[in-house]
Formats: sequence, C-alpha cells, structure tokens
Amino acid sequence: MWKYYQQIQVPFRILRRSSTEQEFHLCLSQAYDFPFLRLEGKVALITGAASGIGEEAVRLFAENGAFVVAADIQDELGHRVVASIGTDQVCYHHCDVRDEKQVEETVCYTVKKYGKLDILFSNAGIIGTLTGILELDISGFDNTMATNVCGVAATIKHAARAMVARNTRGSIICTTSVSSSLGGTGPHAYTASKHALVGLVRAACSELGAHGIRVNCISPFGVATPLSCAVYNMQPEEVEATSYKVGNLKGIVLKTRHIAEAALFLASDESTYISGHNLTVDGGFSVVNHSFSAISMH
Ligand SMILES: NC(=O)c1ccc[n+]([C@@H]2O[C@H](COP(=O)([O-])OP(=O)(O)OC[C@H]3O[C@@H](n4cnc5c(N)ncnc54)[C@H](O)[C@@H]3O)[C@@H](O)[C@H]2O)c1
Repeated sequence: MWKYYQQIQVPFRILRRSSTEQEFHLCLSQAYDFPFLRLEGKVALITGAASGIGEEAVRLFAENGAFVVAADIQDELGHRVVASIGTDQVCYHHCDVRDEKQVEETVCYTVKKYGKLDILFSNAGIIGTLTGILELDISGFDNTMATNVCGVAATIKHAARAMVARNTRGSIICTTSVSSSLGGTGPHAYTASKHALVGLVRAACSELGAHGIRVNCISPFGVATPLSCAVYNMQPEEVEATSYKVGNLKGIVLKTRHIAEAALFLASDESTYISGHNLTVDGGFSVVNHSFSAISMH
C-alpha cells in the first residue's frame, strides 16, 4: 500500500504508516477529488431487494463499489432492478426467506459467484395481517413471523456460517421498524415480529462477536414504498405527506435513500466497532411523547 501511496504522491500529512485501507481510499479521494467508494471490493447479499428500501440499498451499495446479490421473490421486478443498474457488479437471485434451503442456496450462490460474503442486509419483510387482535388470525400471524423473524434468522445463520468459514469480519444488518420499540405504529403481528427481531439481533450480536462479526438493525419510520402504499391504500406522495405530518423532524421528507444510507454506514468500515445497535431512522419520533409535548410546550 505504501509503495502505491508514494508513487501517486498522496500528501504525507494525511496518512500514517498504520493507516487502514479505508483511510487510504478516503485520503486518495480527498487528494484527487474522486468519489470515495465506501464498500470497495466488498460482497453484499440483500434480501427484499426487488423494491422499496432493499432496491435503494442495492443501488447505493453498488454505487459504493460493492458486488451485490439482490434476492427476492418478485423475480421480474428483481431482474428489472439489476438491469437498470447495468453492471456485472450486481445480479439477481430468487430467494424466499421462509424456506431455509433457498436461503442456504442463495448464500452458496453469492460465495461461488463473488468468492466471499462481507455484508448481509436482511431486509425482506411483510406488513402481514391488518386485522385487530380481537380478530386474531393465527395463520396470518404465523406467516408474518415466518417471514420477518424466522426468515431473518435463517439468513443470519447461513451468512454467518459463510463468514466464519472464511474468517471474514462481516457486517449483518436487519431491517426492523419503529414498531420494534413502540406499540400503536403497526398491526399486532408486525409489531410482535419487529420486537422479536431486535432480540434476535442482540442474541446474534452476542454469539457472533467472538468471530468478529457485527450484527445491527435499522428502525425506519414510515417511508413511501409498495409496502406502505398498500397498507394505507395511498399513492407514494400521500404516504410521504402523512408521515411528514405525524413525524417529529420537520423540513425533510423521509426517503428510502435515507434508510439505505444508514445501512451503508453499518455495512462499511466506518462503523467498525458498532454492534448490537438498533439505529432508528425516524427523526426522533420514537423518543418523543407527542401528545404530551403538544400540550406542554407549544
Ligand atoms: N416502508 C416503511 O414505512 C417501513 C417502515 C419500517 C420498516 N420497514 C421494513 O423495511 C423492510 C423493507 O420493506 P419496504 O418498505 O421496502 O417494502 P417493499 O414491499 O417495497 O419491499 C419488501 C420486499 O421484500 C420482499 N419479500 C417479501 N416477502 C419475502 C420473502 N418471503 N422472501 C424474500 N423476499 C420477500 C418483497 O417481494 C419486497 O420486494 C421490511 O422489513 C419492512 O418491515 C418498512
């Protein structure tokens, strides 16, 4: 690295002999004004990648130099996402996370195609049954748990096995929700599944820390995607307007890009000592009591 560094004459004051590869790339990008690729050479598997948050993450990870396997059950949409990115850095693979065999096969496919696995973004999820608890539908409840909890657990298992086998200090990121810490922000099965997911992330963080693998999750606030549009039976602009109205942070509309950026941070070496964290991307919504602040402060 030092030989290369001296050849292209990166300013001496910004690099030390102990600089990491990440710092090296950052210095280069600052010195020569080219984009800093935060996942250069890394291999990522993203589930729920055919639309919404997952699709945005595929684009952002690829822009940042990662090789990405985009996995989903919506094959046509998934292939279209990959084709629109238009690089052999990204490919689509069918994977229903409820089927452990498909998860195992998808991880094998990733490792075979790109040689390793550094990042799992286990993002696939469903809102599930919308009926109230008084009309509890056990089979709908089971399906929500099978996708949002068991499906994520299967991805963690097989991704972590691939990382451990190659001694990769990988990063695993799961998508939870503000419903992972609050009631009243989603249907009961969804809320239960996202609370469970935080527990799964903490347990996996504890077990996989010994292998140098980090496990975190991201809790987004309401963002316009096919999932949220279907729940509210609204157009994307209407979902955004509703989220903005009930949200805490004003002057900005939450976009899937903001959530993908949080995933990028947790995937990159910039978060190298962060594990077991539930990173809320909710503009402060989950830490503010809105009914109280409405009467007492404003
Ligand atoms: N949109 C929001 O407001 C919001 C808020 C908080 C959390 N989330 C979470 O974000 C994640 C992504 O959701 P989104 O909003 O982008 O919705 P989305 O519907 O656009 O994307 C979800 C993707 O997951 C895929 N999927 C569903 N079941 C699957 C399965 N069994 N196997 C593989 N893929 C499957 C779908 O085909 C879809 O492409 C979910 O986990 C969701 O719970 C969304």
